[in-house]
Amino acid sequence: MSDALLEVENLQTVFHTDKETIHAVDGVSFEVNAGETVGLVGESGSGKSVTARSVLGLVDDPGVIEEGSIRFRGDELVGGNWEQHRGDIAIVFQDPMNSLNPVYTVGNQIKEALRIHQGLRGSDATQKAIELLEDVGIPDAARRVSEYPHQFSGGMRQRAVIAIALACDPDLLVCDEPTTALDVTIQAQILDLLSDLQREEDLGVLFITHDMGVIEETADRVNVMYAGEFVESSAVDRLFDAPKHPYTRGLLASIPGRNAEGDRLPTIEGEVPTSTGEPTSCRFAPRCEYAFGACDEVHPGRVEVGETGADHEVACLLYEERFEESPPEAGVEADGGETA
Ligand SMILES: Nc1ncnc2c1ncn2[C@@H]1O[C@H](COP(=O)(O)OP(=O)(O)OP(=O)(O)O)[C@@H](O)[C@H]1O
Ligand code: NI
Repeated sequence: MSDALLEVENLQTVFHTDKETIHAVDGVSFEVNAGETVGLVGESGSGKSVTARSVLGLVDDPGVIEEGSIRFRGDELVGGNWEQHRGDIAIVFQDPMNSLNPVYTVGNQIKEALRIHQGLRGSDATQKAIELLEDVGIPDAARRVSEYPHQFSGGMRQRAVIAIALACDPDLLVCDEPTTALDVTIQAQILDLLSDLQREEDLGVLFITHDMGVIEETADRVNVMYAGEFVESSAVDRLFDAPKHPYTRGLLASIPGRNAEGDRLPTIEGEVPTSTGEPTSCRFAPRCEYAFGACDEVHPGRVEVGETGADHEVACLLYEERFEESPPEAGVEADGGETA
């Protein structure tokens, strides 16, 4: 047995709609250890949030986890065991206003979580709520504990949401675009706060974002998601130094500051397709400038790349030995390389 906090194996979450079956998450596997931040990055519609909700047992109707395993500290959750680990896994969403109840004070919402998850009540709970607000960097916490969400700024609200998550005393924190709705300065502050808390509490973090720049700052390991699948997974340094999948390279090229001065930021043309049915080709092929004949006929499996033990995997036919195309090193190094 491994000592992973969270082990996800071949997760398949589908939505059965009247028209079709959408494979929003189509066979992903990953682990999160205590004290580790695992990033999940990809464009809108790639399946990041459905992955997050699956981990928490919060997939909405008509969605269902059709296959695979999600284990928390070795306990299987798929099949309905989430209740037993409620509070061990907490989630922070993008929009703090949706996570907060406007009619209760911030303090009461923290105290509710403290009552359910830690059995604290009365003045003990109030005291702990104030401490949590202090921990997440809210000034004058003793006064603000009795304010309502609308009296908080956007950044302060997200801090309050993080305080509520911490009131559950979680081991694993799932962050689904926690800073996307915030301006850049506030975003940096919230990222700092999350990394401090993670260090202090030895939290495992699953961090979801569409922003490669944020991934570079937060993640230890990265999974690049496209149309329900992980197309590339590796340690964050490797992924930025030696990205393999054309999609990863495209995402990296669109980070401001990584290209020659004055260059227009390249974008990947087109959008993420909806995955219906069994894949019979590479789902990225229609947008891929390196696609060749077989990409329309073969669904790529995951292969190890780089030296042995690097734990770097990619799902792209360019890296499968049976196809003798050479990987697009030359063409991509020119614009994907570091600029000092
Ligand atoms: N309630 C639903 N009913 C039907 N399909 C859904 C539902 N929720 C999600 N999906 C499908 O799952 C796909 C992935 O959605 P998801 O929200 O996980 O994307 P995402 O990567 O989080 O995107 P974003 O960056 O926009 O948040 C969607 O494109 C859609 O096809
Ligand atoms: Ni999302």
